[in-house]
Amino acid sequence: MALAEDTKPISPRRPTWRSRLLKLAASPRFQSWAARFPLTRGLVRREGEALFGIVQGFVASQVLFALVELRIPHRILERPGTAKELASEVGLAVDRMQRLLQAGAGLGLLRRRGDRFALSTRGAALIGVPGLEDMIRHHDLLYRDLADPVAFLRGDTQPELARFWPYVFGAGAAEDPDTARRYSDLMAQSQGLVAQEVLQTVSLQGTTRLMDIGGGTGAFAAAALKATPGLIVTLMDLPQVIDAARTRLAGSPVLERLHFFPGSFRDDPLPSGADAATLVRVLYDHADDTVTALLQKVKRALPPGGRLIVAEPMSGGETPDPIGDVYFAFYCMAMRTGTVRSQAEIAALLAEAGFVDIQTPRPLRAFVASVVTARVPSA
Ligand SMILES: CC(C)=CCC/C(C)=C/CC/C(C)=C/C=C/C(C)=C/C=C/C=C(C)/C=C/C=C(C)/C=C/C=C(C)/C=C/CC(C)(C)O
Ligand SMILES: C[S@@+](CC[C@H](N)C(=O)[O-])C[C@H]1O[C@@H](n2cnc3c(N)ncnc32)[C@H](O)[C@@H]1O
Repeated sequence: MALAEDTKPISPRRPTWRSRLLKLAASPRFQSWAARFPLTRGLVRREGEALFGIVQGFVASQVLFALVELRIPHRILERPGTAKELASEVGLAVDRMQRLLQAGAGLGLLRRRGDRFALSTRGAALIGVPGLEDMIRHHDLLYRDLADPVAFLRGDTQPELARFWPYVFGAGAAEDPDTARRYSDLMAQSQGLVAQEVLQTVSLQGTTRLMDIGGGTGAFAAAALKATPGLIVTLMDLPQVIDAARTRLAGSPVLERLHFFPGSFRDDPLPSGADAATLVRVLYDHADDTVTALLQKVKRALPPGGRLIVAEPMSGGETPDPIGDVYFAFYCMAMRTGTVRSQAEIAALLAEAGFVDIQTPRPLRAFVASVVTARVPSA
């Protein structure tokens, strides 16, 4: 009886140099020899440390969580502290605080000088990244969702993260103003860094009117207006988010050149009259069919030659990387509707929607955002 295609025994392949090498690396006897042999022991140590880094990833991020939650970096920013001093400030046993501080130093976030702990430059940088501490704090949801990663991958769990960002399920889901405010605060704080990244990667010189679709509470719009004299921006987002944007930007000088356009890009027309559009951290929240419909709509709303800029954290594609393909890929999976795409995948969706002159500039800081730009064909 013929075997079905997927139950056929795998025919033994001729070993290649690569497969021989992998078998050696997987052999405990070879490992123990290579750890002693002078020409290979450095490599064995580096590989072991790299592997250990992955093994302990969760523990390291829980240490980071505790440091942030107890505001240790803020407490020692100006004056190094001892375990005893910090323990009494936050109500922890001294020996536990000592362990936490020692762990923070082990991670390179703190520096130990005798029995005092100071911030390292990296620890100080953590305080300065807008929204990062709140991002770290909301990871409790993500880690709960990933507690059983196999069940999660099988789709047998009900991830909680999706409820934190309710807007992705459609305009109706974000009607509760408290919920809308919660996510828009975190989104707005983290948008500053993304705005910087986009404006460093692409120039808006020559653009007269920009629509920022799904622009949140307007941090990117404000940064674009500051960087580009004469530019006018229309900020489009769900009505509740636009209300939050009006509140957040009240009194700002950029208001003179900023228009608000409440609506849903799924159901309502896009603003007219823009010669460029931005989609900053919007596409990765949505499935391909929503993205395709949105891109087609953007193309119809722009004039011939009009430009579209897409910016968000992306997959490394053919060169997988830990930021796009581990953190953001699993984050988006926990969100349920979204997916991280590579520059090439976004370029393909843009081409399918009829955009041309698609550019994929090399990202400056891929952990903040990568960019893809495209144009509507000239008439
Ligand atoms: C020698 C001495 C003492 C001093 C000289 C040293 C000196 C001056 C060094 C420079 C130090 C410096 C300025 C460092 C700067 C470091 C920076 C800017 C680091 C930035 C790090 C940014 C990070 C880690 C960003 C993380 C972002 C995250 C985790 C974002 C998550 C976003 C999510 C989950 C969004 C979700 C949205 C949704 C729902 C998917 O749509
Ligand atoms: C991840 S946030 C990005 C916000 C902002 N561009 C940023 O980078 O911080 C996605 C934004 O898309 C908006 N959005 C989601 N669905 C939408 C829809 N149907 N119409 C308009 N905006 C929508 C959300 O309200 C949210 O502000």
